[in-house]
Amino acid sequence: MNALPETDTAAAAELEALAAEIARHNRLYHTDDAPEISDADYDALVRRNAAIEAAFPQLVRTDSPSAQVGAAPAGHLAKVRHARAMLSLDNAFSAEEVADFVARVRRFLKLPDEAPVALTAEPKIDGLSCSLRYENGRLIQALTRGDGTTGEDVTENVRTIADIPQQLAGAAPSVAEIRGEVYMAKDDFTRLNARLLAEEGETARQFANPRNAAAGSLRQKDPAVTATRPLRFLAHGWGETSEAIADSQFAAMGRIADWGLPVSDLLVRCDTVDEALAHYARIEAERADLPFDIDGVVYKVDRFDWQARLGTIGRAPRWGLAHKFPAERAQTTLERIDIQVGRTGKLTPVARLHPVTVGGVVVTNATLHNADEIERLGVRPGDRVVLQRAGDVIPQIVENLTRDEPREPWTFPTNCPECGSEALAEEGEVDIRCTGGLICPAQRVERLRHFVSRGAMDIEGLGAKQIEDFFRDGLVSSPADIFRLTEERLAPRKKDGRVWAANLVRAIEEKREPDPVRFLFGIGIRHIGSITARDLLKAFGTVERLAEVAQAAQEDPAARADIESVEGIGPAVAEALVDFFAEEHNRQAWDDLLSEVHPLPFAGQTHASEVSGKTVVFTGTLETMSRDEAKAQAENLGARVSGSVSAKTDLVVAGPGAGSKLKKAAELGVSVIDEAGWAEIVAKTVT
Ligand SMILES: NC(=O)c1ccc[n+]([C@@H]2O[C@H](COP(=O)([O-])OP(=O)(O)OC[C@H]3O[C@@H](n4cnc5c(N)ncnc54)[C@H](O)[C@@H]3O)[C@@H](O)[C@H]2O)c1
Ligand SMILES: [Zn+2]
Repeated sequence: MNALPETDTAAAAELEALAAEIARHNRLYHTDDAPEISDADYDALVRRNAAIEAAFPQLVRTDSPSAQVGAAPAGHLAKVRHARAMLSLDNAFSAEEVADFVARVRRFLKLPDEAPVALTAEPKIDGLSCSLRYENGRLIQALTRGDGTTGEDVTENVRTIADIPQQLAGAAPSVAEIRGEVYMAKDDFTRLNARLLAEEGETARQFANPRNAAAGSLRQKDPAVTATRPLRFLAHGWGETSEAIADSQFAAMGRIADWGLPVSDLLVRCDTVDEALAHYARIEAERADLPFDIDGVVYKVDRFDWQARLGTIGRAPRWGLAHKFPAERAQTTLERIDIQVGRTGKLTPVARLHPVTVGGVVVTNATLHNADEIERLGVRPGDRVVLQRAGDVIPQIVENLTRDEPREPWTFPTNCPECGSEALAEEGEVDIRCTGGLICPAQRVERLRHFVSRGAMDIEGLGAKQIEDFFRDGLVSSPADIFRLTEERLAPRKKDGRVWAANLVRAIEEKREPDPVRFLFGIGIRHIGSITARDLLKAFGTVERLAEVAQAAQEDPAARADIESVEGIGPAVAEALVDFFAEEHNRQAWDDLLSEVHPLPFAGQTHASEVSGKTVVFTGTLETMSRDEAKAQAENLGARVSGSVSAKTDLVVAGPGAGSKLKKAAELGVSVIDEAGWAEIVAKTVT
């Protein structure tokens, strides 16, 4: 937390701002059922307010948020005063705070330090509280909490909830107000959102979480709408009663259950704080598997005479406490590990989780990063895991609670789930990649973009955006398809598209006999940039010959040695090349492409240019191309690209925002050009 304000003026100003801000969030959450911030962020504001009030007690405002419950009712429902106030609960976030609570109770009641204080403990259901008034056993009124003093009349709406009896069973006091939580089960929440979407289409209202769905469904003007919403109820207390219903909290809840109202089966009576904390741990472990959302455990002093003496302070009873779960953490079951294939072929494992609400958001997936991470956590489907969500970051698994259970370890797949090609990790790398390059659907768009990029085939009028559109519309799914595009198929894509189609087809035709270096570079084999592509072609002469040797190298060590002995080629390049051609799908795509295009034989230094053999540095923002493309262009022109400016640098290409490198170039007298100047050099070069 930030340091507390130092002066009265600063403290008063911050308290004023916090009062307004918290009031706004109360309204959004309680009245509009549309919160804008997470519960954890809200709780942080409340705690900040309380800390300043504790340090500056003379500045506590009459409208202090610490004295308020919920938000005043507003809108269409009738407002009714409660016979007895409906309060909130104080929060605790740690075991120490729970122990402090019991110590406070003892001090207040003047009990000896070690005197036993029995507590009830039960889940804190994340719904909205509702007070049900029964007179002579019949349900006559139901009110929401509102601001604690005045609630909204939801009697007719509540009559549609099957859990709530119209008539109490057995002998009940003539007046009995039963209080509890109206909530929506997690499954029902998912189905409700799906149903709203199906019924109302894209603009359908979607609830953020079960709590919002329950509140929005109960507080309807028309009870017929509420009737279509799957609401449930769990009792956790009472309000006005014409006679005492029991002498302890636990016994009273037993009577309420006997009258036919649902009471949590996780309600227990604990004799010590340790017992209560053990029950908290048990509920936390079961949290994800409970049919409804909970955000903590509620403890109440069991003895009713003590509750009466303890009374209330501010907005909450002294005899009750909400022990909240850490907002950003939850336990759940890992159901499955799926593999996602990225655009560069990287296989990323994703944990599919039993849904759990963390900080108001339902979480079903978490990233597992890579095989090393899976091994570190030792996770397998069926394990219980601790999940952490920080801010808006994708949730992560931080701990495996059942890693010691004997179960088979999960093994990383050896094939790409998208295309079936072999998936491999390279020497010394953790990432596992699909080798299906050209045919892997997950990688296709990226590959196509690379194939037509300026450093590769460079087809006029066929840029990244265009090729993406063609891919999306099913016109082009492999490089070979580009050469099968016809004017007839293209023209209807644009208004008056004939000229455009004719020009594009002509530009494509011009590349039917491409430069072999650009062609090979365009295939996008890992580690084969344009310099490497040139080195390979210089050695093997044609792309066909290169493919032959690479295929032979799978079994023939001599062929492999031929590749590795090419100047400038290391084992990583050789490996990538051999792997590429070892993949049946890649060979098919390659053959298909070569039935359409006929790369020229290598003809020496095809790219003689004014920068051949020179060292170029790119700096600042490039506006018409990516760094990778600029680099590929430079390499195509026979230049070396370096990351830093030194005495060896021949040329600096600087875009906007260039800083220290530009300065260095000036100091060293290195010539500097802009992006347009670079484009001219590229354009001048015959390909
Ligand atoms: N995100 C936001 O903008 C926003 C705004 C306002 C409030 N909130 C959330 O609401 C909380 C404050 O609301 P609050 O005043 O209702 O307090 P609370 O929800 O922390 O606790 C009190 C309520 O818990 C409920 N409850 C559930 N199970 C219970 C049980 N077994 N026994 C007794 N009560 C039980 C009752 O309805 C009771 O009124 C905040 O801590 C925050 O989580 C969020
Ligand atoms: Zn694949």
